Amino acid sequence: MNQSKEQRILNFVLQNAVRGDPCSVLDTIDQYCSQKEWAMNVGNEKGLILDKTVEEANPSVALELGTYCGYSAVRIARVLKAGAHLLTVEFNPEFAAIAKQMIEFAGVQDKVKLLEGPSEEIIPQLKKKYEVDTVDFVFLDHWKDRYTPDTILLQECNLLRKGSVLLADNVIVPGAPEFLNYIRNNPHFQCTNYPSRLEYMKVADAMEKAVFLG
Ligand SMILES: Nc1ncnc2c1ncn2[C@@H]1O[C@H](/C=C/CNC(=O)c2cc([N+](=O)[O-])cc(O)c2O)[C@@H](O)[C@H]1O
Ligand SMILES: [Mg+2]
Repeated sequence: MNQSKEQRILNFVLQNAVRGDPCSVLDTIDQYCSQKEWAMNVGNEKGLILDKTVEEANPSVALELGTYCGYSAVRIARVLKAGAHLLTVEFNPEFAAIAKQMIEFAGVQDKVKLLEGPSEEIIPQLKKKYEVDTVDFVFLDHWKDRYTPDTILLQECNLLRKGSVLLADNVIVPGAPEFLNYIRNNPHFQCTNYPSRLEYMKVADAMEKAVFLG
């Protein structure tokens, strides 16, 4: 059976990036996806917004919804302080397997826990099964129609605390209009929009930051 695009991306990293060097892994994925095959990694331009938002939030516990190939998991893990960790959720077993290898090759496996399964099932398990109290930072980058239900679920499960930071990718392309409407009209969140461009394209996109006010 011929390889998947995600397998080709991983192979290109294994053959061209420097093992244990997260920046080299990110640059190699960006090189492949801008020159050979487009893929839905957050990319280097929106990646800088992600970096700054994570650094500002300075989380002890970070959560990512939608691991895909692990690009943003590596990106987030490489800027986490000592002792901090990222929980990343992915329900496609093939993508989870790719991401696991990507995270290990980058050398950030000690900071990342990959949880395989649907976010709607995993989020309610975070407190009891994964010993999470609250999450300090959440990166939403999974199916766009899941952003709102999962944000509501995080609140229902008491996983947000005053100051928890949500960052949502793709609020222009593919778009998350119903999430923007929900979060911008919700008095419990303080929102900021960060215009950027779609990964590897000259198309406008944006990220939305929402700080939980308690
Ligand atoms: N409920 C759930 N629980 C766990 N994992 C889940 C999940 N829903 C989706 N996923 C996973 O999250 C990723 C989906 C991303 C959708 N992004 C996108 O569709 C996307 C599209 C474009 N685009 O078309 O230009 C650009 C982008 O940056 C994008 O993120 C996939 O790896 C998928 O398996
Ligand atoms: Mg995205």
